[in-house]
Amino acid sequence: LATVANTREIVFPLKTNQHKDLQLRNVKYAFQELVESTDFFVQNSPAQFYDSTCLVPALGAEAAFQFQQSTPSDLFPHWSTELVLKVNTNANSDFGWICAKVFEQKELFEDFVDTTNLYEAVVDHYNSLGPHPGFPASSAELSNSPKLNDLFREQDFCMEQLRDTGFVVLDNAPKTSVAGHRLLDQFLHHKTNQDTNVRTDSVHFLSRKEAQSCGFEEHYDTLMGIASYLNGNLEMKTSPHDPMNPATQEHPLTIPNSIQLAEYAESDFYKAHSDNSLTNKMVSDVQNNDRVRANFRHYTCILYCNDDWEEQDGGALRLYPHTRNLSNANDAILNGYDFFDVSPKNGRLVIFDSSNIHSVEKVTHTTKKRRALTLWITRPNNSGVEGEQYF
Ligand SMILES: O=C(O)CCC(=O)C(=O)O
Ligand SMILES: [Fe+2]
Repeated sequence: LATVANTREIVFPLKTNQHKDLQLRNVKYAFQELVESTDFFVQNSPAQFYDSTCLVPALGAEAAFQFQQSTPSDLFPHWSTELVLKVNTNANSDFGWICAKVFEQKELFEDFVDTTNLYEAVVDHYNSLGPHPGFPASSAELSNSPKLNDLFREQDFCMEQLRDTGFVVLDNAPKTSVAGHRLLDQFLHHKTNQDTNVRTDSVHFLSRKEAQSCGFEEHYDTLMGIASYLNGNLEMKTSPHDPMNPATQEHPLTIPNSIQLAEYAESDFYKAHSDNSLTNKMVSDVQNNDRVRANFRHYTCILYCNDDWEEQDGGALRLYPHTRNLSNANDAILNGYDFFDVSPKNGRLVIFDSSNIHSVEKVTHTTKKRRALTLWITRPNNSGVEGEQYF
């Protein structure tokens, strides 16, 4: 990796005093798996023994894992004791996004390196994003779109639903056009890299520029504006839906810089899962044996884009309310938890607590494509709920 002015790095101290060759091999395998787990990273040369390099096409960046000589210590008197992630980018925020992506796969590395520095970089990154500023009423971006106030026009009902049950379904979000979908086709070439027993859809992370080029800016902005709307409207201190702490000034909701576009064709599905599951790690210093959650996701917002979608076409979102504390998503099915199905109709927007279990039922129609835009609203500080921590 050529070192330029914009190289940023994260140092991972090694955890064990293993033989250097073994450490290198571990890192090489972990790096390989990291790159293969997502289209975000693309390997640009065969991994070298001492240096694993990849490209980040979405950000025009380059990232490398290298071993680096550090100050000799008693434990490691002779050779390097640090693994370093080096990133060449033009923007600080891009560095943060790359760290966040590596962090999603931290279990590949954490047996042999300490990931604390990475964690801190990811927290700083999310905390620096801030919520979407919202749209001024006269904004050109909104000239053609329902304002968020219109979307949430039954405001009391919506906010109550979200607090009490952890989800709300709105049917007056912007609809998409056939011409727009034809333009979106160009982005849908890649199946997800996840196990095909888990999900089989095609996805692309859409930037605002790409959305705009297909006439989807109104849909994009509507999703992006929800965080600011919720920040302004969920400020009550207590809620009957206890674990879903409302947004507060100390713990505002923030948003990522892209939206997931997903397509499910005939027979595609996504089996029951949570977007922010419980990990096996116990929360420290609490009495109630609570566990740590996997990531920062707080609300999942999905805008469905499908004209003439009928219930018999399959592809329903199956949502299990009150399942945020289940460790195993299959338990929602095996133990007969209540669920309801949401048909993915054009202009329908669903917001739900990201911790709740849900699935996409198999698409049964032979030619229709089920498309959706998904935004995960995040809360980078700990959630503010006692006994629940992120990471
Ligand atoms: O498209 C949907 O209805 C849900 C998709 C989903 O669960 C996900 O992408 O995590
Ligand atoms: Fe999901």
